Amino acid sequence: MLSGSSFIYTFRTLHTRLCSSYVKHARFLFDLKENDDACRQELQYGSFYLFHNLSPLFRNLGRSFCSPAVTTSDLKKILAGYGKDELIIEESVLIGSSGLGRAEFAIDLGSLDKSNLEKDFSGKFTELRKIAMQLTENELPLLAKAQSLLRWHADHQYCSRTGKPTQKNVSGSKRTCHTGGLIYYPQMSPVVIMLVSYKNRCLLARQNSYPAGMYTALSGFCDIGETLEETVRREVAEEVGLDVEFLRYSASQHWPFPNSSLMVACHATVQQEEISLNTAELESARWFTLGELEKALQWKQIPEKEKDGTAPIWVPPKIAIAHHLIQEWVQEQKANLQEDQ
Ligand SMILES: NC(=O)c1ccc[n+]([C@@H]2O[C@H](COP(=O)([O-])OP(=O)(O)OC[C@H]3O[C@@H](n4cnc5c(N)ncnc54)[C@H](O)[C@@H]3O)[C@@H](O)[C@H]2O)c1
Ligand SMILES: [Mg+2]
Repeated sequence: MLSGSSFIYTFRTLHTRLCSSYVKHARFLFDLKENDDACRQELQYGSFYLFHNLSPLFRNLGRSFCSPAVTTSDLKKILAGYGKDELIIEESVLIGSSGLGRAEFAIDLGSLDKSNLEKDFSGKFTELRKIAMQLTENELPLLAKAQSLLRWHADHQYCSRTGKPTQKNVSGSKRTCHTGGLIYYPQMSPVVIMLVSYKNRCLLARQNSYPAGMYTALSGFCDIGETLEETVRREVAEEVGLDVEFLRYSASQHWPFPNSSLMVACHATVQQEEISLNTAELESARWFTLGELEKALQWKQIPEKEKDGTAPIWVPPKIAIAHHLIQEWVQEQKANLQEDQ
C-alpha cells in the first residue's frame, strides 16, 4: 500500500504525465488549426472519417457498428479512381488527433456516387441519428463534431455581407470572404436544459413530436443578450409557468441534432407545484416520483406499447445529457433517503 507522501508523489507524476500529453495534444491541434502549411503536411499522414451528404460511413461488425478511419494513402487511391484526389485538401476538416499523435480528419464525399463509394470502402453511409445509440462514448462525440463542422461548411459557402464565395482554411477552423475581408467561424447555439424539482419530485415534459411515452427535462435556446441563468428562468416560466428559485450547474454536451447546440445542463428548484402548461410548446408536463424515474431509466431501448395501446414512460438514452441529469437527480434522492434513515 502507498504511504501518504508516496501516494501524493505518484498522483503528481501521473498528473504531470497526463497533463503534458494533453498539453502536447492541444498545442499540436492549435498549430494545425492556425497554420495551413502544417495542416497540409499532416493531411499526408492522417486518418479520415468518411461522410456522404452528412451521413457517416459505418461497417457492420455483427453486434455493433464502427465508423472506420481510412488512411490518406487508401483514400487517395480510391479518389484517384474518380479523378478527385484534390477533394482531400478542398473538403477535409480537422476533427482531432488519435492516441498515436496523428491528425484525424472528416471529409464529405457527397459529390461522388454513394453506392460505388460504399463498395469501395466496404461500408454503408447511415444517418448518424439512426445509429447514435449503438456507438461508443468516444465515437459519438467525434462523429457528431465532424458532422456539425461539415454541415457548417456546407451552409456557409457564401458571404452573407458581399454574396461572394467564402474560402475554407486547410483545417476548416474558419472561412474567409477575401472580397469583404470577413472571417466566419463555426458556431453552436447555446441551449439550456434544466431538471426542475419541487420537494421530492421532479418535472419532465414532452412535445407532441417526441416518440410515444418519452418524457425529458425542459430545454430552450438562449435568446441573444441573455445569460444562461436568465434563459433557465425565462424558459421555465414560458413553458410551465413556474418561477425558478435556485439553480445549480451540472454538465454540458455538444448536441448535433438537428443542428449544432451547446447543451448546458443544470438542476433548478421551484417553490410552487401548480403547473401552467404552454400548449404552443409542450404537449404535457408533470411531476415524477423517484420510483417512477427509476422505472423509466431501466428501458435500454424504446419500449413496446402496452396491450391497451398506452406507451410506458421512458426517458432519453445515455447519449443525451437529459439522461445524465435524471440519473443524477435519482442518485441524489436515494442518498437523501439513506441519510434520513
Ligand atoms: N441532448 C439532450 O438531452 C436534449 C434534450 C432536450 C432537448 N435537446 C435539444 O435542445 C434543443 C432545444 O430544445 P427545445 O425544442 O426545447 O427549444 P425551445 O424551447 O427554445 O423551442 C424551440 C423553438 O425555439 C426557436 N428558436 C430560438 N432560437 C433557435 C435556434 N438557435 N435554433 C433553432 N430554433 C430556435 C424556434 O422557434 C424553435 O421552434 C433542440 O435542438 C433539442 O434537440 C437536447
Ligand atoms: Mg423547449
